[in-house]
Amino acid sequence: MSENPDLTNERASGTFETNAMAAVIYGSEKFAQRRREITEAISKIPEFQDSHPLVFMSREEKISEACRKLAVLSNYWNSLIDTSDEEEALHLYREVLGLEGHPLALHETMFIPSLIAQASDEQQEKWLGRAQRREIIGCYAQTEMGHGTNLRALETTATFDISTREFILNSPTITSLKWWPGALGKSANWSIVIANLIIKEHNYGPHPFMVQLRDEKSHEPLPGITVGDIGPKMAFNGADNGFLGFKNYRIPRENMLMRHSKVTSDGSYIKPPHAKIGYSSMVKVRSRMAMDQGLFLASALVIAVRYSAVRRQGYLEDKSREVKVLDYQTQQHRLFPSIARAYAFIFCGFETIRLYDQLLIDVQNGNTSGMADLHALTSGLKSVVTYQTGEGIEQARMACGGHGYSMASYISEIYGVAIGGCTYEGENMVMLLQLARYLVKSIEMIQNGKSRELGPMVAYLAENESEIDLNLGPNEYLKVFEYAARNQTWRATEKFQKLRNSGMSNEEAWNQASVELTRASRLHTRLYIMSTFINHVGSIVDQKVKGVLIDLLNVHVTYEVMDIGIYVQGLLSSNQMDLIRNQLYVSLETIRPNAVSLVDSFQISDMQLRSVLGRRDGNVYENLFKWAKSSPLNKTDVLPSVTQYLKPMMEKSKL
Ligand SMILES: CCCCCCCCCCCCCCCCCCCCCCC/C=C/C(=O)SCCNC(=O)CCNC(=O)[C@H](O)C(C)(C)COP(=O)(O)OP(=O)(O)OC[C@H]1O[C@@H](n2cnc3c(N)ncnc32)[C@H](O)[C@@H]1OP(=O)(O)O
Ligand SMILES: Cc1cc2nc3c(=O)[nH]c(=O)nc-3n(C[C@H](O)[C@H](O)[C@H](O)COP(=O)(O)OP(=O)(O)OC[C@H]3O[C@@H](n4cnc5c(N)ncnc54)[C@H](O)[C@@H]3O)c2cc1C
Repeated sequence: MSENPDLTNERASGTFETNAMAAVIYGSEKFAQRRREITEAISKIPEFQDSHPLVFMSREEKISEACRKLAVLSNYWNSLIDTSDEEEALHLYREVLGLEGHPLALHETMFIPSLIAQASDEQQEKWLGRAQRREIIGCYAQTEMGHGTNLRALETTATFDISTREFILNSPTITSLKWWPGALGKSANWSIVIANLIIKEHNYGPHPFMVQLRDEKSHEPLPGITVGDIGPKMAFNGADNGFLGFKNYRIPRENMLMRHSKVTSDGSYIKPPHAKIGYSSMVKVRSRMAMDQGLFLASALVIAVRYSAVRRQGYLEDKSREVKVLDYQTQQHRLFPSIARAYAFIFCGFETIRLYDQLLIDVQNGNTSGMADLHALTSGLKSVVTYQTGEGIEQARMACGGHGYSMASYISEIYGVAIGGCTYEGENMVMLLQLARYLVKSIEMIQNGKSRELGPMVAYLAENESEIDLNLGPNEYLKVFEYAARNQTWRATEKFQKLRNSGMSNEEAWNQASVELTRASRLHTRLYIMSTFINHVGSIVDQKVKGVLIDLLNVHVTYEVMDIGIYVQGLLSSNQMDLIRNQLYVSLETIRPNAVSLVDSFQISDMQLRSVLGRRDGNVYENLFKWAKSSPLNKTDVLPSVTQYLKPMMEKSKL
């Protein structure tokens, strides 16, 4: 079937090459090209297709389908991608397995990275190759039923037995059961387990241990281990998140990951070079999240924008033909600022991934000085990006009207998986408060006359902007954001300090200032996102692409400033706010002809999108009917439930 002419026209009105834009989105022409090649190669392998739509499958079927594809994938892995390239591997996973999770998701995202960051050279020699060849499947078991956020209160113990030189693992209470780790329930046979290290009755706090959970031949749990699946979740049901308990389970001393902290055979403890070095796997995932969430948001927008260009409803001036709903200003206001955010998140994602890779090298060379900065940055970024991604996806769903609510749109599934990110890798409020600690410390440095020692990301806190040029360009908007973030950070810090000085304990003062502190963290992070977007656009060479991205940036800066209006009342007059509002409406109109091309440029395949509404060819209605007919409920005209219950009920009512 040929392409829907409404989409053909949209594509013809685009002012730039989508391949050139993809090269900007994905960091290089080479990688953008590799993505297309991988997608093309996969489309020719029939075993990679879903055996039937995932949304009609039970959990067992989804997990089995994922495992089937992983097995097929293992035959093609080396021929499809450069296996040393994490981005290529991730693209392959996204294409083939989609976003509902699978039994290797944690193996790749946390188990292997933990071995790389935390295992000594000898330990890597022993386990890393096996993990990379997938001879073993691993997961990351940290969270317990009773504690996820407060790692210091974890209850699982690893007690060193000097006589045998082993650690004895125990789960002393119900609440100490590991709870949530992905792939733990049924798939993994090994795990990195975070447990309190106890030597001679002294508790050294949480440390990582390499623990075999299941027999490598029979896959049966080993004696001393209780393990299983925690049941269905809001989404992510292709993954078997699990529970795990230990009863006097012994592992050799050599199974504590010892790149940084060590326990010698006589039971001596050697401290790591930085107290939080064991948290690096979390920082690794957080540093990926802006990218991954940006792609979730992008997926929902591809669906909503394409559908809005083929969906006709109501009239504007021309009463002879209904308009595309994408022509309504409200629809544009709903969708275009999110397109800008998706671009901005992906640009930030590349930046934080690069920073993590650099930090890993630095730490391996004994330099831990960058840890606090990256922890603060990624804590704030994961919180803001996951929240705004959730908001954007939900708006995209509503922008698709009734069909958006159908699983045929697939947007609810994207939403369910994406908003999990508000919780995993540190609950958002908690992580905003981690960033707030860093911001408060920065203010205290300024108060103590040490402004010059501030890092580049917080130097603006020491500046003093009180007027803004009316002729607003992106850099002036940045100044507006700096003003808002600076003001809020000072106000929140002063509130905290005042409470503390009034005699309140540090903790209580912090708690009573915490809403204001989280607001400061959000503004600081949104400033970082905007500044990264501006810098990125500034570096683009292709003038057509750059032109469109400047238009998109204008949507971004005007929308974001309007969104924080309450924080800039002292800086901007109501006339200036009106001016910005009008600039936003003009920017929406300017970007309109490029809307479809901007989402096409994400180059997310139909196979990955799994959306009837978001099909690249725009042939929505005939496929929606086909999709509905494939519902298992339509296999028969008369359901057994009708025969068994409704018919007798109706018959009885007739009497
Ligand atoms: C061949 C190549 C293959 C590779 C390819 C890869 C393929 C991948 C395939 C995947 C497919 C992708 C498809 C996508 C589809 C699916 C997407 C979904 C994926 C789902 C995965 C979910 C995984 C989830 C995992 C988890 O959730 S794991 C558990 C996470 N848990 C947490 O995050 C807990 C949060 N809590 C904490 O981090 C801490 O407790 C705390 C930081 C809140 C507090 O810690 P603590 O009490 O110890 O400290 P204090 O608050 O007192 O602070 C003291 C000071 O320490 C500083 N600090 C804290 N942390 C750090 C740190 N990390 N670094 C540096 N400094 C740190 C504080 O700042 C304090 O400093 P100060 O005293 O100066 O103020
Ligand atoms: C899809 C998914 C996958 C996951 N995968 C894994 C995995 O592979 N491995 C693993 O180990 N874990 C995993 N987890 C667990 C996850 O990391 C934790 O659920 C998460 O860190 C939040 O911790 P919690 O559940 O203890 O929340 P809680 O801390 O109980 O949060 C409840 C509420 O308390 C608030 N709160 C808590 N502490 C504070 C504080 N100090 N100040 C202010 N407010 C506070 C929070 O903001 C929140 O509103 C996963 C979770 C999900 C949803």
